[in-house]
Amino acid sequence: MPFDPLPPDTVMKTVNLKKYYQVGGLFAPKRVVKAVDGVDLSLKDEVYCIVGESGCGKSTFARVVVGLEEPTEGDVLIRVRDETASILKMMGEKVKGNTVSYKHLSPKGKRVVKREIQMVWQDPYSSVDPRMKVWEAVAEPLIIHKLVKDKKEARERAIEILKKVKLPEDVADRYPHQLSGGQRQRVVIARALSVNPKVIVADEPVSMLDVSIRAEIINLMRQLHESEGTSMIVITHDLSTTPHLCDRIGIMYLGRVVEEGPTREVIEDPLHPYTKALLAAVLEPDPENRERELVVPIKGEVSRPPERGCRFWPRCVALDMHKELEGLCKYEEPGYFVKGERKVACWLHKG
Ligand SMILES: Nc1ncnc2c1ncn2[C@@H]1O[C@H](COP(=O)(O)OP(=O)(O)OP(=O)(O)O)[C@@H](O)[C@H]1O
Repeated sequence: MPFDPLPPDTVMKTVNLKKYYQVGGLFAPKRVVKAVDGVDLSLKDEVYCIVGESGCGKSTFARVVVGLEEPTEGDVLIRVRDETASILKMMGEKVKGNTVSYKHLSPKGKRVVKREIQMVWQDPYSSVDPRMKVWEAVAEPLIIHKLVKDKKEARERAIEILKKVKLPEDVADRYPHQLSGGQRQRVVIARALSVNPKVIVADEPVSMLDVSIRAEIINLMRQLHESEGTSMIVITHDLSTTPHLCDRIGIMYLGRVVEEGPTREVIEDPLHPYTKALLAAVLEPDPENRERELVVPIKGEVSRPPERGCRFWPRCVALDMHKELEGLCKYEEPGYFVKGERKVACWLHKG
């Protein structure tokens, strides 16, 4: 299938992205886990958060988007910088107005595109080689992508980038074990930033850090988005981190984005019963609003999606109050109902 260039305001797009795993075997029945099940996400010049419970497919989505795993179906389109586009064209790769498609790239082409989409992992302790000095860890991607001519330039560039993530110069010659968790995560972010990528995908970037330093890292990521013009996809299970960080959020449930919209609108006026349940689970700091916590419960735990219908119906309390929708919810998967910048996959909003 051919691909169209991305619209001017779009940096990256996933098209009906799916990742299925075959599990079971010798002692357990074989079955298919639909970890990512048809995600269409358009990333603009923004920070976009993907929020969902453990097991909903967030990390799998991240791995496929950065090219670490092949999708089962669908595609990832990304707008690359002029420089990368020229290199790819010289290599004979298909580039349309700076847009490339994973499906149409050779393995060599994919390696070049990796420069444009970098990953920040959850665990700052295992993300940096303990034998490398900090500056070497930050400079390594520059060397891999041949963006510096010698060691001296690599070190100078690494020190510049360490400044951007607000680490003092003397950190450059230390080893990762000599740094705190927060400092290490800054090093991981610096490493991702070093090659000036179009997109950074961060998988739970603060969940392993002390609560006291999470806000610092979140603020840093927000500042870097603004100063460096790098779009970000941030994956989190914690809705409370999103208002300070993200322009838009997508709520993921069992492999699918069930609601999407500007952060404030989704948080102040959630449409999907699952979003309401996630919000209810966040401790409300204002005592005046505390009762909101109890308003929307949820049934059971994340499990497999039902054979048919909306994937959320077995846990949906809204369905108990809208029995008239049972014929739809239990038998037909809802498409997206779009209202302005918001979209929701729930029959309650069919209009
Ligand atoms: N390599 C794999 N083989 C088989 N199943 C997998 C594999 N990777 C992920 N899964 C399954 O896919 C589903 C989604 O997993 P994933 O790790 O993407 O979820 P998640 O939302 O990131 O959860 P967490 O926050 O706990 O990491 C889970 O049911 C998981 O068991």
